[in-house]
Formats: sequence, structure tokens, C-alpha cells
Amino acid sequence: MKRIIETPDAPAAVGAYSQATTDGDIVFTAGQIPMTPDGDLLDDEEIAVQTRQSLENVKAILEEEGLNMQDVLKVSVFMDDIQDFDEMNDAYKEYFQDNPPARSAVEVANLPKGVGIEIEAIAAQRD
Ligand SMILES: C=C(N)C(=O)O
Repeated sequence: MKRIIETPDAPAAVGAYSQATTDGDIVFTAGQIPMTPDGDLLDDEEIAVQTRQSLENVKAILEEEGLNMQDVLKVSVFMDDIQDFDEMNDAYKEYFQDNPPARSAVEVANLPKGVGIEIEAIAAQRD
């Protein structure tokens, strides 16, 4: 049965969505933008900083459910400028050193709140 995951350690939703949902073993995070749990937007920061905050939010949501970054199966990265790819990728690697998840990284025209990146993840509980 579908269940909502909520944590104060990641920013509240900025729209009509949940931070994450689960149905059994699989966890789907909402796209995480570079916003702190207190609601501070990091939209003016360099893309490495925005990437780390987005991934910190993903991590906090997974930890609420007892998962960690090693449990991530697939990541989607949305950027407003694909020229930021290398900078994003270097920051991203700090979170996924061994056996990284599958990933898509694409440029989109605009992102909510004027941020430069949004990152979502799908993770699964390990046996
Ligand atoms: C930021 C989002 N994940 C959204 O607006 O759906």
C-alpha cells in the first residue's frame, strides 16, 4: 500500500507533492532542489553547492526510511544548463563512489524557484 515519507531533515515540498513515497520495498523521492531543510534556497550558489544540497536532501529522505545512498538504484538529474555537467558530476561522485546507480542527466528549460538543478532518486530496501 502506498505510504508517504516525511522528514524535517529535508525541505518541505514547494508544491503539491510529497517528499517521497513508498510501496513495499521501493522508495521514490520527489525531485530535490537546492533548498535547505530550513527553506533557504541556494539558487545563487555554484552548481557544485546546489548539487550537494539536492543530494543531502535525497540522503535525509532515504535515512528517514532506514536507507542510504548505497540503496539507490536510479537517479534523474535535471539541470538548466548542461554546460554544468562536469561540475555537477564531480560533486555527485562524492555521494556515489562505488557501484553508482543508473542515472539520467538532462537539460531542461527551467526549474522550480529558479534553481539550477533538481535531483530525484529511486531506492530499494536491501534484503
Ligand atoms: C520541486 C519539485 N519536486 C516539484 O515541484 O515537483
